[in-house]
Amino acid sequence: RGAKMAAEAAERQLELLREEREAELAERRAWQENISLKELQRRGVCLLKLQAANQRTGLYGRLLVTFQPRKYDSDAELPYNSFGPGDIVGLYDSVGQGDLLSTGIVTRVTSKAVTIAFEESRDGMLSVGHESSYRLLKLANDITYNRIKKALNALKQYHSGPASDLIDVLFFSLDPSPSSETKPLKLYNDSLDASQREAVSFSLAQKEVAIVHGPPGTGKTTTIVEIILQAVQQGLKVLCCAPSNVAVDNLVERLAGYKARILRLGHPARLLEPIQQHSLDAVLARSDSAQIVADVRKDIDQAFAKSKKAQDKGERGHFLSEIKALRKELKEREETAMTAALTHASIVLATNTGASSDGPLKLLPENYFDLVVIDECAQALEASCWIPLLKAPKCILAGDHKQLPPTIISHKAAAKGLSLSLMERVIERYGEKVVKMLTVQYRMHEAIMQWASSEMYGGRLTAHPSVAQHLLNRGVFFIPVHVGFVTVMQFSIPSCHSISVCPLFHQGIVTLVVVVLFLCNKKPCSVIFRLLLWCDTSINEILLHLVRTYKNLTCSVPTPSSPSPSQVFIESRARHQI
Ligand SMILES: Nc1ncnc2c1ncn2[C@@H]1O[C@H](COP(=O)(O)OP(=O)(O)OP(=O)(O)O)[C@@H](O)[C@H]1O
Repeated sequence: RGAKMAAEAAERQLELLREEREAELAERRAWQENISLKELQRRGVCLLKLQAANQRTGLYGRLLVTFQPRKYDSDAELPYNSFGPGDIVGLYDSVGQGDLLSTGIVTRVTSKAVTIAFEESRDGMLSVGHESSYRLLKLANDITYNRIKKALNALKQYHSGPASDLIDVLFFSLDPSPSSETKPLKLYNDSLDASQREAVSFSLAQKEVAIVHGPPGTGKTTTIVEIILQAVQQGLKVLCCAPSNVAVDNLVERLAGYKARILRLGHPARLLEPIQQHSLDAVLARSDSAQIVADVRKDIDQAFAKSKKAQDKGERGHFLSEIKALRKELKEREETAMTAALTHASIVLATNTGASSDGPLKLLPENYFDLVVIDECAQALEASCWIPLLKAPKCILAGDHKQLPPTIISHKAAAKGLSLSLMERVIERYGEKVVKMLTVQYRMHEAIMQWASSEMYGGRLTAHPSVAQHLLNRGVFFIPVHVGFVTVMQFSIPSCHSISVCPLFHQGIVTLVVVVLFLCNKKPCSVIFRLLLWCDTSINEILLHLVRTYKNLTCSVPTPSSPSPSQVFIESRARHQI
């Protein structure tokens, strides 16, 4: 029965995902059909007039090409753009018909250059000339979509394997097993509070699923790190995921502090500097086979250069088959080194989609992992969680389902259930049987917390004495606003005054702005608004309202010199820009 329910749910998710995908593609088409290339470049999704500055062979034998602005001055900078590692781009000829030459993945972006990794093109080799002019255009990312689709299809057909019982529990055909008895733990972090300790031992004792519900600033990440370290101590192999790279890196950074044996999968260029040493690429570069692999890559590059100079088809064919053989050798050597790196680690970390079996994890046996941990689970599409979930008999989910659900373009798909997170769905059904909530928050003044606590967390939050009366002098507030709910989160970042607001719920925001100003212990004097998206009239209404209400307040848009220390800087962003 469990398998049948899982198959039906997977089918429904696939359908909703198709709707979402169509909405995304329609949005992209509308851009491309109605907007000139120059305008696309102005919006940051297209880079015109580029030249190939250099090319070499990277991991998996991919061709890495670095593009720069086509100017004679080598110091030329790229125009403003939103290209980032992992983005899918199309490479086009700038002249003639502007044909699509190939698609690739951005691996690195600097102010002066962008590097793209190309898979082998259909005719075997993409040829990028140094003299030609190219343009790059961001395309809808079908890698993510295809990986999720693949996982849902695997869920649909899942009959036996490590995750069988977990699937039954998560689709409600089997009740969660009773918790096992646990011995008192010796904590790695002995400053954990009572609710955090309870969450740790509960999560370790659960058999199939445990959920750590962490309202803002309650030490969710701190708790998850302790759980992971304890699991490793018990000899478990842990796969740890989150929907975003930032959330994964956050865990890597904290775990690295405990000298845990970690391995971070994903594009190294996307990772923060201190995290890079834990990336698969960096570990491979330090491995014994690194020199041989580098030599094979060099051989490929040389054969490639010779093939371009080849006089006739026969000679060219000879080099191409040499490249093919070298690539095969490279692949085998890389896979051996990757398997060694993966099995050496106790904790493998990746984004949900980065844990796909079409990546390095395909090298591990099906029942390799004992535990999957998904952080920020309430912000992930349930479908994306199934990529890691199929790989272990137990999962621990962490997040806060009272905050924003995952971003979805298709309103119809969202209304039909695509925006319901796995975490929320499972809590709705099993409640206390599977979840522990963290109840002490370490981040905000209790006056701010009180509102959120009574509106959303059943009045259960308390402020730790270290922050209960703490006034903000310098810091950043992120105030995500979502259909009537306003949650307040504060990140202390020295040297920057800023409040970040999504202008959806004006009244709530105005109130919050004033609360924040009050807490800043300053006389409100000057507020600067900067809009990154939805530059609609709502923000003007907020400005007007503020100016009318608070006579000693001036509101303005940013100037190059702002913000000055006496000003509060309010920036409006969509969640994906935060
Ligand atoms: N038991 C504790 N004792 C003292 N400080 C703590 C404790 N638990 C967490 N903190 C502090 O509280 C802050 C928030 O912790 P953490 O980042 O783990 O919370 P979070 O719930 O994951 O945050 P977010 O709201 O960003 O998801 C950190 O500065 C952390 O050091």
